[in-house]
Amino acid sequence: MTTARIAFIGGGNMATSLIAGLTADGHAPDTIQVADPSQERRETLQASFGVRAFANNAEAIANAETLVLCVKPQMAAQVCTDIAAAVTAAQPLIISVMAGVPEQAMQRWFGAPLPVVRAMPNTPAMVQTGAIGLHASPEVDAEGRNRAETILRAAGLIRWVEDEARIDAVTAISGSGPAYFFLFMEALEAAGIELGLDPQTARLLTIQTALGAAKMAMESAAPPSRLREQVTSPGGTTERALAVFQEADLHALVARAARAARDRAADISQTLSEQP
Ligand SMILES: NC(=O)C1=CN([C@@H]2O[C@H](COP(=O)(O)OP(=O)(O)OC[C@H]3O[C@@H](n4cnc5c(N)ncnc54)[C@H](OP(=O)(O)O)[C@@H]3O)[C@@H](O)[C@H]2O)C=CC1
Ligand SMILES: O=C(O)[C@@H]1CCC=N1
Repeated sequence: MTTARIAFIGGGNMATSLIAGLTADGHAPDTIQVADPSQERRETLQASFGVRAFANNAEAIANAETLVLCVKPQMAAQVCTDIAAAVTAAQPLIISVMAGVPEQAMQRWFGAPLPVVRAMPNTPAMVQTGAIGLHASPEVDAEGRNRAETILRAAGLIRWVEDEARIDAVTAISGSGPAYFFLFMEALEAAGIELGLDPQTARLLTIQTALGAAKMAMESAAPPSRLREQVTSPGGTTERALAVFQEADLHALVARAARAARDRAADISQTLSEQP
């Protein structure tokens, strides 16, 4: 495992997930530096992972070989402009997890065509079961791609996309995706309670069913449609339930939701591209 020095800017949910994956994967904690304005967060990160935490972004960046940008997209312009001098001095590989922030916008704020990898992880990265889309700017060489892969693979499954715009599609499917599955779990749990199950039983049966279905889908050679058919006995209970979903045109509804998420990511990109 590489011991290259990595700096995280923003020590919130996503940075914590990625740092958890890296340290679990054997990356030396003293080569990880994280900057965050909150003292409480810095202390938590230090205590949980043994990483070095800074209040000052530029201090965390000094000598970094890889810089991981983990602040909210709304903060991107301000943060990148503020750290531009430190970044151009260190010349790191940039990895950005910020939804909707285009590679060219970051290069413009840094004032240099630095190599940028856009990564779109998701919160299951917290349990090293993330699904992560990656795109590299033309400035990223083979070593940079390998380094990005090593860092992100510690958080879960990775897939490269060749067109930067496809990162918005990744955001709509796997970036936001955990929320869709959690929503479905909330609904199924509530339905169980309505049908008379005690709340704890309804929750556990729902979660275990989601886990079992995901594990089967991952491990089976058959597509999810075939696995669904295996559950659906002719004239049985599942058939009745699926007919209700079909009546509501679940496929069209999911497609609409994913398009809405994709369009929101594209809107953020458009706004940031127009920003000085
Ligand atoms: N959450 C998710 O499911 C996913 C998020 N992402 C992306 O990850 C990025 C981070 O999201 P997430 O971790 O959820 O957000 P969080 O709010 O949890 O983390 C952002 C952190 O950055 C800190 N921060 C604010 N300003 C600065 C600054 N000037 N310098 C350094 N740090 C600063 C914040 O501190 P404070 O809270 O005190 O402001 C906070 O601790 C976003 O761009 C998002 O698009 C990508 C995929 C999935
Ligand atoms: O909702 C969001 O904007 C972020 C990006 C993907 C998941 N959460």
